Amino acid sequence: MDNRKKGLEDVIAVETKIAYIDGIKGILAYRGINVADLMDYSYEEVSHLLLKGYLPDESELSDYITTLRNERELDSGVIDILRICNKQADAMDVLRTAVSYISQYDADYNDNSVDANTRKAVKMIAKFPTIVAAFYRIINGLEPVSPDSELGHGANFLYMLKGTRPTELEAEIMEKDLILSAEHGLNASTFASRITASTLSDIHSAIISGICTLKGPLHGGARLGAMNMLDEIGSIDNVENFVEECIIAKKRIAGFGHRVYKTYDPRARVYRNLAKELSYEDAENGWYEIAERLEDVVNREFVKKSAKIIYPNVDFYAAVAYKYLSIPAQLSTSIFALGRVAGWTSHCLEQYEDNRLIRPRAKFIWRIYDK
Ligand SMILES: CC(=O)SCCNC(=O)CCNC(=O)[C@H](O)C(C)(C)COP(=O)(O)OP(=O)(O)OC[C@H]1O[C@@H](n2cnc3c(N)ncnc32)[C@H](O)[C@@H]1OP(=O)(O)O
Ligand SMILES: O=C([O-])CC(=O)C(=O)O
Repeated sequence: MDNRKKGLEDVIAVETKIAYIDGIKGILAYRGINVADLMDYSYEEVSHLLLKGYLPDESELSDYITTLRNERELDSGVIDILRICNKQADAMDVLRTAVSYISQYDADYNDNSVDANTRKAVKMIAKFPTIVAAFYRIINGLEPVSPDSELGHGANFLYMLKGTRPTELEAEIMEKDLILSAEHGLNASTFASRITASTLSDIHSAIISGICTLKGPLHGGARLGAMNMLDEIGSIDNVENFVEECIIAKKRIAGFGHRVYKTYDPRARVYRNLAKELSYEDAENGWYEIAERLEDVVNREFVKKSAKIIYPNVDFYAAVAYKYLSIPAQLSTSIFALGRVAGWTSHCLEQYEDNRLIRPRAKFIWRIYDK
């Protein structure tokens, strides 16, 4: 019997307690809490929720924050590695390299116990922003900025990137961006991480699998694609032509469409409001207006073409928000990874907890050698 589903669409491969997604109703919940209701929490609280299964109380949060903030700093070996990376490289490739280096010097190297894996997870959550920010400073001929332990996760990232403290609105948007990016069930990169973990390989290797998979343009790489697309469109007057050309050339529109959501991605709704808020502060740059028009035209044209709406996904309005925050496109997908590392590591811990090797079958369709 051929029960193959191309792209494993709708196949249930694992059980999880981490995220609930209803693609028809447009619901996403982390550990039972609707993602929209998590917007007033910090990324530190949300990463604790994902990793440990519950929101921390005051004293647990204080301990967790202390651990995370103490782990932000990079040792000089990592900075040396960042200095020899290709300055033109996408930050995802640099992140992958840095994690590989860090893994070899981890105090728990070769220890695959739950405690050691939890410690490694927290260290990766803490260090990812420092890696991306330091790489950005280095390629711009600047010295890396040390983390500021007084600042929250998102604000500290912007501070290390730009060397000045962000405004309250910028800090709030970055924090929410990291929360919205943190987790999404068995998406391709999380699946890749879980497959690696299921071989009982180490958690750093599993996270590198996740980074490599998130980078693709059909997944988190669409954030880069959407930023480049906004630049290419450039003005509201070019939107109609752009969409028409995409349809003629059968080119995918970055940041639109989703395997699971048959309605508006609930995260895109939040991002859209955030981007709108940013646009009030910066009336000169019309990114929000371009984005809104693009959404309308894509809706109209795809309904005409295939009687189906193609909705924006998490990457589209994230890219618009990044334009307002002057985030360089080269960093855009890696910033997604700064958020998603909490989801990846939580899934790895869940996989190790009740592991069975993930090993599906392929149907052989060529010919059998029979001597
Ligand atoms: C964080 C994330 O990973 S969110 C997703 C990020 N990726 C993107 O934004 C890239 C653009 N989007 C896409 O390529 C797709 O929507 C995917 C890969 C995300 C999901 O795709 P799937 O569920 O596999 O749908 P599939 O690729 O089968 O497409 C179904 C139909 O919709 C069309 N379609 C889907 N998305 C788009 C899009 N963004 N632009 C144009 N057409 C699209 C396809 O061309 C196809 O049309 P056809 O049936 O006439 O050939
Ligand atoms: O779930 C997916 O396929 C992609 C996605 O939205 C994510 O990883 O955030």
